[in-house]
Amino acid sequence: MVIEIVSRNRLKIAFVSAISALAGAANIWLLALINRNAQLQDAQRGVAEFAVALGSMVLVSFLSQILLSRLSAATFYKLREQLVSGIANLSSQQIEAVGSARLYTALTKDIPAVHELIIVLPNYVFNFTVVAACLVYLCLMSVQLFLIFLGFLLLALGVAKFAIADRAEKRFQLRRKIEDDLFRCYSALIDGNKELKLNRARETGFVHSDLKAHAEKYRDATLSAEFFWNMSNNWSSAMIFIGIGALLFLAPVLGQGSRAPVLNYIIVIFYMVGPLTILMNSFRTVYAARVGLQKLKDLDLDTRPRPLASGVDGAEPFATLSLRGLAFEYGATEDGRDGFRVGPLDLEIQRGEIVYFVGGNGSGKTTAAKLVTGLYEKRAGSLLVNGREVVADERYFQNFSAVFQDYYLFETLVPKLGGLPQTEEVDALIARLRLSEKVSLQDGRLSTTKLSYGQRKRLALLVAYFDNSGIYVFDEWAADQDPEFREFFYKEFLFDLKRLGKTVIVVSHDDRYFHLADKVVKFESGRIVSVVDNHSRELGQAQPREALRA
Ligand SMILES: Nc1ncnc2c1ncn2[C@@H]1O[C@H](COP(=O)(O)OP(=O)(O)OP(=O)(O)O)[C@@H](O)[C@H]1O
Repeated sequence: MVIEIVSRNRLKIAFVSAISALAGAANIWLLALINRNAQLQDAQRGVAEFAVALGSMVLVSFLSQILLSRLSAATFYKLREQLVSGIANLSSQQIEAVGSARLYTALTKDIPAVHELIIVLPNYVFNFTVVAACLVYLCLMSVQLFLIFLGFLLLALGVAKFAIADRAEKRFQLRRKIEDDLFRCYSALIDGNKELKLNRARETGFVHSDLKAHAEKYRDATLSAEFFWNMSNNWSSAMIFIGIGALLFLAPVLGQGSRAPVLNYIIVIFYMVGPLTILMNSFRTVYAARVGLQKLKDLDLDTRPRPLASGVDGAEPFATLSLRGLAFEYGATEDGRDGFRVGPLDLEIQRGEIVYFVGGNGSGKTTAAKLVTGLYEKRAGSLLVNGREVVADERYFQNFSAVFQDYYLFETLVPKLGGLPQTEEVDALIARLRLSEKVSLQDGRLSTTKLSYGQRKRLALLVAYFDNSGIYVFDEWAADQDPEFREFFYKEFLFDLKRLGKTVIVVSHDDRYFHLADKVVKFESGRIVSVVDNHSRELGQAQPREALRA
């Protein structure tokens, strides 16, 4: 992703770098003029040239800064856009496997780290040009002194880089790993605040063990990284000053009797120390970017933009959905046990049917529902719509709307088919859900979502309803509703959808309503153990309805 962005902008980066190099060259021109004029008796002769050099330097520096800020803002925008696109391309199970903490840190840490490098690049070129030009200038002034100084400089940089700074980089890498754990703790601190507040012992344990342990590791890694980093900087500065000292004391021995040229020489070195320090400090940015890049690479995101296709605009309307040996398996657990398996599942669902997925806790109902929607990628078998196999097709998702147990409540109504619903139509459903005093539709947006848990779930039902999809999935929607709303859900709402020709899959434990389903599919240990057709047609290993209530 980053390589691609850098490669696409290589001409711009090269141009900005060239301008930065020009700015660096203008700096040296100015320095050379100062040095030359300092030795002239009639310094006024150089005023015009000095003014031109100064003007050029200010102009070119300003231009390079403007171009740089434009380039940096544009690349940051693009990087974030690509990461967002990559995250959007992840399947639900991939997002669950990676974890939200890791994705948030990619957005808030890794992308800015890589971006920082892009900002620094032209600055790097500028300072590199200044340092290189200073070295050439020093060489022209005195080859002997230059070789002495170069020896010290190479020794300083070599040891700083390979013996010290590389150790700092390892600590920075470790620190970045700890950041992921720390972020998980922050999420627990915020999302689990109620549980923590209500259990002092848990809070104490969490804050003092988990959070503190990671915070301490982070602190130690930072201290250790900074130690090596500072050591590297101080070593380099010390070596440069030792080099200057050596020049001062060795110059007379080498026949450089007069002090003035040596002092001019040292002025140039002093001038070079600033850009050199910036150059060395930018290694830190390079390290951080390298760690960020590796982390982004580990995510292995597909950042290609997804085609914005709609499945409901297809020529053929949805008539049947068939599951043929459909199977799924969660990844192995952390302690090495095999993940839970669902399937192979065989099932036929007709348009307009109300199908219940029932079974004990952990029997695989939700997993099966996610598999049917395509949110979980199948490991084996096939899904057929109207007898034709569904390939990994973005359009397939568009057949579904769902309220899962971990739903997210969006405030907007976005129908997949047809225009926005009439306000009266929305108001009527809001009234049926007994939410009229709480919420209304304003400019296509719900006025609030700050409601009770049960009320929010009723609103989620409303948002899904106006998606106007072909197939609806409700995962234990009624579990925490008042009896009045359970009755409404099972006896009215589902039948309203059915009348509209919608197909509904309901994950349910409410056995009082099982008889209202067209089909009751029972799960045990990830497999379908019975399919009861309530229109007295029994399919597969069907069992009497009473047995389902057991
Ligand atoms: N994100 C996950 N990662 C790994 N394993 C999971 C995950 N979610 C569920 N499982 C495993 O899959 C099994 C089935 O879970 P699922 O949520 O499908 O059950 P369910 O029948 O819907 O249960 P419930 O009635 O309690 O909601 C669980 O027993 C669990 O071991």
